[in-house]
Amino acid sequence: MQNRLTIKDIARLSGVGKSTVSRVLNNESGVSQRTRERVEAVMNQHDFSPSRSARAMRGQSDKVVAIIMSRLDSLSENLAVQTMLPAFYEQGYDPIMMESQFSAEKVTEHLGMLRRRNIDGVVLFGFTGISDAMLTPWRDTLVMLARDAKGIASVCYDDEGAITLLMQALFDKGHRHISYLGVPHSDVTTGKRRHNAYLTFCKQHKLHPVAALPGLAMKQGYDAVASVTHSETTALVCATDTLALGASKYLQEQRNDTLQLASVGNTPLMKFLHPEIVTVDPGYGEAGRQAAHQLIEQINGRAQPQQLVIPAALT
Ligand SMILES: O=P(O)(O)OC[C@H]1O[C@H](O[C@H]2O[C@H](CO)[C@@H](O)[C@H](O)[C@H]2O)[C@H](O)[C@@H](O)[C@@H]1O
Repeated sequence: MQNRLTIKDIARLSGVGKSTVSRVLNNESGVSQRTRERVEAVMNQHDFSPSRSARAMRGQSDKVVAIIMSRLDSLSENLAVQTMLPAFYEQGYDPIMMESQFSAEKVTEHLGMLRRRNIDGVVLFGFTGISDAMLTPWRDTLVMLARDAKGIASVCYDDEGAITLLMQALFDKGHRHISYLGVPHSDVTTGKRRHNAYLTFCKQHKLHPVAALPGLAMKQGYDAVASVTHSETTALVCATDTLALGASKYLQEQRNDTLQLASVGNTPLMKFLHPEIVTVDPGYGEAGRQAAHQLIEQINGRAQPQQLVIPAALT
């Protein structure tokens, strides 16, 4: 049944114009929710997706992949995207960028639209809340970054390893009062796994843990430093570079230049502004390269889904 109908047919059956159908297909604004649902229902009913040849005739690429970031302004995700793009271009794929804002509903909407547009494949920056059911239909043509899921290709970071490397480096330098600034456990990777690795290290080395888990935002790092630093604290481990940037601003304002900061990220911004901060590189660039490679191989039937973990490295 697929592709027998044209956009004109869908427009006629939905009682709208061709441009409205096109807006629905492209997820553009200017269409009421009711109309959008009616057009989508007709498309679903007829298993409609615009044909690749139609796209090619309109001068659009016949090889298209989507990259669904969680936040377009994320330093870490941008580092991964920066290595992904050349890999796709080299193989003739046109990438389109989308954003989820950590909303599972948004991901569902995006995936639905991408399915209707007959897209070749998807790189999805995963997060807590993405269910297996959402991903199963994409088993062959989706690679998830930063999270894994059963049967789905993924490229993850070594969250525990990254924190352990930082803690060991600080411990070896003689620090015995190391506090921690992180992310709530509702975020399983950056939150729970990194914090648990901190707690485990403290337990194994008989250190007293002092931690706050404010969130991912720079301002949250800035606001939380006071609650985890005391007169005896000599070092502060931050779960992300962004938190460390917030913390460093606070420490600068307090004229505190003795506390040793450490963070997971090794982003160019951090290295430029604060070369003195001890960082661990989780391998964002490598993850982007591997994700693009894996997706291209799967699209072309040369690889099965596999789950990769990029090792972290002290810089
Ligand atoms: O401040 P950022 O540069 O954005 O880095 C913070 C962390 O971002 C990433 O984790 C977050 O997004 C992931 C999807 O990309 C999601 O799975 C995770 O739950 C979020 O915490 C990145 O994976 C981390 O390494 C960064 O530290």
